[in-house]
Amino acid sequence: MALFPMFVNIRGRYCLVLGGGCVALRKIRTLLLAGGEVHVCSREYAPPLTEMAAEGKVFFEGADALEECLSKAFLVVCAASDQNFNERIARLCQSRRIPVNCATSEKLSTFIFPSVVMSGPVAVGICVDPPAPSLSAHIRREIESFLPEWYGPLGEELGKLRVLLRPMVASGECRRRIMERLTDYGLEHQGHIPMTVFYNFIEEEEQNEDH
Ligand SMILES: C[C@@]1(CC(=O)O)c2cc3[nH]c(cc4nc(cc5[nH]c(cc(n2)[C@H]1CCC(=O)O)[C@@](C)(CC(=O)O)[C@@H]5CCC(=O)O)C(CC(=O)O)=C4CCC(=O)O)c(CCC(=O)O)c3CC(=O)O
Ligand SMILES: NC(=O)C1=CN([C@@H]2O[C@H](COP(=O)(O)OP(=O)(O)OC[C@H]3O[C@@H](n4cnc5c(N)ncnc54)[C@H](O)[C@@H]3O)[C@@H](O)[C@H]2O)C=CC1
Repeated sequence: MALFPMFVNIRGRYCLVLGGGCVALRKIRTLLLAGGEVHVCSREYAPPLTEMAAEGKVFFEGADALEECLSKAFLVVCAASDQNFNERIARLCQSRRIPVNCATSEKLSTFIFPSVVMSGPVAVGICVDPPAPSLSAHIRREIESFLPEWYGPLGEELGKLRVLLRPMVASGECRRRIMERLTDYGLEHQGHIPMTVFYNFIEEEEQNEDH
């Protein structure tokens, strides 16, 4: 059976990653795209990670700080190549109810790390269960190839207009129709929605409502 795709807000939240190799790096990049504050604890670090730490994008932690890191962690990713180490920490997280992803054991993971497409405010997560990561990656590439770049800016624009609209129009049904028209307009015009169009739609839909 498929897993439940929960979308978690990790912005500014303490994400602890164990391991500093290729797998850790890939997962760290995804966590950073979603705004996570990434702390990494490993024996050695791949060169791109050392660069990222020098630029202040991630924070390295010594092994002696592990206990303290765990006490701060919002989520943990165990991605070291030492399977016993990953599993020991994953069990510890489970017992403390810290969400944990273990790259070497699906059974010890409370969440699976999905294949991710992110374009501005749009996030798509793909997961196949039982795991078939190469299929997840293939589906990700397919989605990327048909998702226009301007969906990101369109999503941002619609998100802002939706917040503006809420206090302006009392009827939920009317707001739904306006949002639907704005979405269609944005799709037809590759993302750009002038404010005059926004105000016109409000006026027209409020008039329809009155009749
Ligand atoms: C269960 C899961 C646990 C978790 O990490 O959450 C897991 C587990 C394992 N993966 C393994 C191998 C590979 N994983 C990848 C790639 C990805 N793996 C990812 C997720 C997951 N991998 C979770 C399941 C998600 C799902 O199925 O939907 C992705 C989607 C997300 C990410 O990691 O960023 C990312 C693609 C990102 C993208 O491109 O979009 C590749 C391909 C490559 O590297 O190019 C290979 C080599 C080919 C192969 O084996 O298929 C091994 C064996 C290790 C060994 O043999 O030593 C294990 C361990 C095991 O199965 O026990
Ligand atoms: N879930 C997934 O997406 C995938 C998982 N894997 C598994 O993930 C593991 C890691 O793979 P890679 O990053 O390619 O390996 P790698 O060899 O490039 O990196 C391993 C990292 O773990 C660190 N490490 C090892 N033992 C440690 C310990 N006891 N304490 C702290 N740090 C330790 C090393 O210093 C190194 O930075 C492998 O065991 C592999 O089987 C592999 C492919 C995909």
